[in-house]
Amino acid sequence: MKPPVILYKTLPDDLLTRLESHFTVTQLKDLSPETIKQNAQTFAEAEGILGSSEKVDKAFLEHTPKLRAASTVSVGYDNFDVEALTERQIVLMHTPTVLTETVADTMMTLVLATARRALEVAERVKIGEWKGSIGADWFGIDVHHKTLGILGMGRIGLALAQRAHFGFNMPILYNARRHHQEAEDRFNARYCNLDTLLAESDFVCISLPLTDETYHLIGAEQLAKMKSSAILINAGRGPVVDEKALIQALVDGTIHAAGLDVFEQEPLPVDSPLLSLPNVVALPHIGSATHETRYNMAACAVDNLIAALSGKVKENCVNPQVLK
Ligand SMILES: NC(=O)c1ccc[n+]([C@@H]2O[C@H](COP(=O)([O-])OP(=O)(O)OC[C@H]3O[C@@H](n4cnc5c(N)ncnc54)[C@H](O)[C@@H]3O)[C@@H](O)[C@H]2O)c1
Ligand SMILES: O=C(O)[C@H](O)CO
Repeated sequence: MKPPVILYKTLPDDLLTRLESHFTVTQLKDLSPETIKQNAQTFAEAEGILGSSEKVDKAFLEHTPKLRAASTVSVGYDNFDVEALTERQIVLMHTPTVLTETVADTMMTLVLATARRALEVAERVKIGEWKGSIGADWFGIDVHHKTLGILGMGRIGLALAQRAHFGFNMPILYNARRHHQEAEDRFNARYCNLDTLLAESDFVCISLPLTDETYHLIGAEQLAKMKSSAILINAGRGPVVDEKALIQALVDGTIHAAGLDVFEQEPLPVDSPLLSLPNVVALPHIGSATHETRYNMAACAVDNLIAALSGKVKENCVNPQVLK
């Protein structure tokens, strides 16, 4: 008999077929308490789950006594209680690498869009305000040769450094828990402490995961250390930045602008003050959202679940200690 698994995300047909060739698949819309209540037996029998953007915590695990593997269609896994999964010997799989370049492209999009005010002035054109030669009140600021600071020099941080160094001749600063030799050798990146990075960067770019350590890493105190001409880019996770403090800093002119792909609450509430600030570019968490990359992430997640439930994991495991 094929192991029963729960799929809580829509997959392209060919990938669903691949999943079904290995498992008995039950497709559900989410992992909410209501869905669990309506499908208690399915959760009680499930040996695997595959999907994204749902909380998998201790309370959830109580409903899945036979669970052996969880496969998330994302690289970030902050919505999983990794400790609880590990305690239960449940393998957690994620999708790094396949999305790295696309997310770095998104970050560069935010750098360019905020600095050149692309969305704001395009909107002015659309509403008929372009009636003659534009004046300084439509100007942006340069990106090339400016200093780009990276918080989170991992896979995505490195791909961003590559773009900034080769594409835009930008000096790169980074703060990390240790020196990153490849970033220093290939992109001339300079390691510095957080305060120096904040003080010297024209763009402070966040590609950090959300952890206890990174929660609200950037608050009022840190924003005050940035140049008033600097721009904050966040494509890591919303709660890495204290959003209230950021709004205040943008209103007060403590910093120049912000380009955000992630927020403390997603979807961003329509009444968020961020949406009425002209110096904010807010994207709906589209870091990896291209047809190609989302397909590759889904394919990776399917392969990950197959590997995890057949004891053949070679890569992409968040808690490899359970494999021993
Ligand atoms: N916006 C999006 O759609 C999107 C897409 C993909 C990933 N992400 C986010 O980006 C994150 C990074 O992805 P990645 O593939 O580059 O992961 P990664 O693990 O390769 O890189 C993360 C880096 O952050 C560093 N780090 C962690 N905690 C730190 C701390 N306290 N201080 C300094 N450095 C610290 C790690 O050492 C690592 O180098 C993901 O965890 C996810 O939250 C967002
Ligand atoms: O972590 C990731 O892969 C992205 O944020 C998509 O959720």
